[in-house]
Amino acid sequence: MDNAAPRFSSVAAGAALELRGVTRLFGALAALTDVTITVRPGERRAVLGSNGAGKTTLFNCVTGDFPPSSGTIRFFGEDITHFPPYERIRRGLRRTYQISALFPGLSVRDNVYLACRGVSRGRFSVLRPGTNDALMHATEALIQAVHLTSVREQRVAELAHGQQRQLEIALALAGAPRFILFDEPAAGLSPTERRELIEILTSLPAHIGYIIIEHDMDVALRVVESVTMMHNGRVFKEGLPHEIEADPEVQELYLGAGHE
Ligand SMILES: Nc1ncnc2c1ncn2[C@@H]1O[C@H](COP(=O)(O)OP(=O)(O)OP(=O)(O)O)[C@@H](O)[C@H]1O
Repeated sequence: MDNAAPRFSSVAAGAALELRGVTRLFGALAALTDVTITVRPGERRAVLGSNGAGKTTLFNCVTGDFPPSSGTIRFFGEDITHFPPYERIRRGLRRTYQISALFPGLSVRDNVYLACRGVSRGRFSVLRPGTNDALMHATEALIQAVHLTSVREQRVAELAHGQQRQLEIALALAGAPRFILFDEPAAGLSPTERRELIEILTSLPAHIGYIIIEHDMDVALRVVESVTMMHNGRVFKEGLPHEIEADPEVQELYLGAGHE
């Protein structure tokens, strides 16, 4: 990234995602306070911070699971602050969860097929072979994108943990997303599975931006171009991966605190 460019500017023009002054209260507790973050189209951003920093609440505000108490959220210029979650999904916003949302008794292919079908909003039908072919084609492409072709007929319950996480990424990719929120995709992965995850994330189409919450700095800093560090519900620092990694305050607050 060009250091001279306005990297983390407050200029909203053309932003994929813009949070402005977002606060989220739970009773007397402020889980987020006055959070302003701007992410450009295609930008990949890590959100780091210790437990309770407000990372998951940030995702919940963006997806509409827990709307902000105040502040605004814009998605590709449109004010979505008060939209229900499905309206955000319709506009190309996706999310993965820490807790699996897969169908364990179905095959990899059927899970992806159902996700593609679900987001196609009735445009595809099993009674119309032409359109169903397109759906099958999309299914195979997504399975390939997450490196699961060799296990596509296997039931999800038989997959390794890392393969299940890869499948979750395939589901998030269904229906031409423009922006994805990844919630700790490396959690519980082996070193080999982590390398595979890095490969998958860095190979995603360039127009798809994302925010990744990830405690594993080795993964997070390799798959993003910018980092937002949070602390106590506020944006504490923003920077390039190498700047954040070398920042003494970040090390004191996060890395030096014995974080995984
Ligand atoms: N539904 C809720 N009801 C009440 N308090 C909540 C709720 N969700 C989050 N909080 C509180 O808001 C604060 C921020 O929590 P959040 O889960 O967003 O942090 P986090 O950075 O994602 O932490 P972790 O890394 O542990 O997942 C915490 O003090 C948490 O207890």
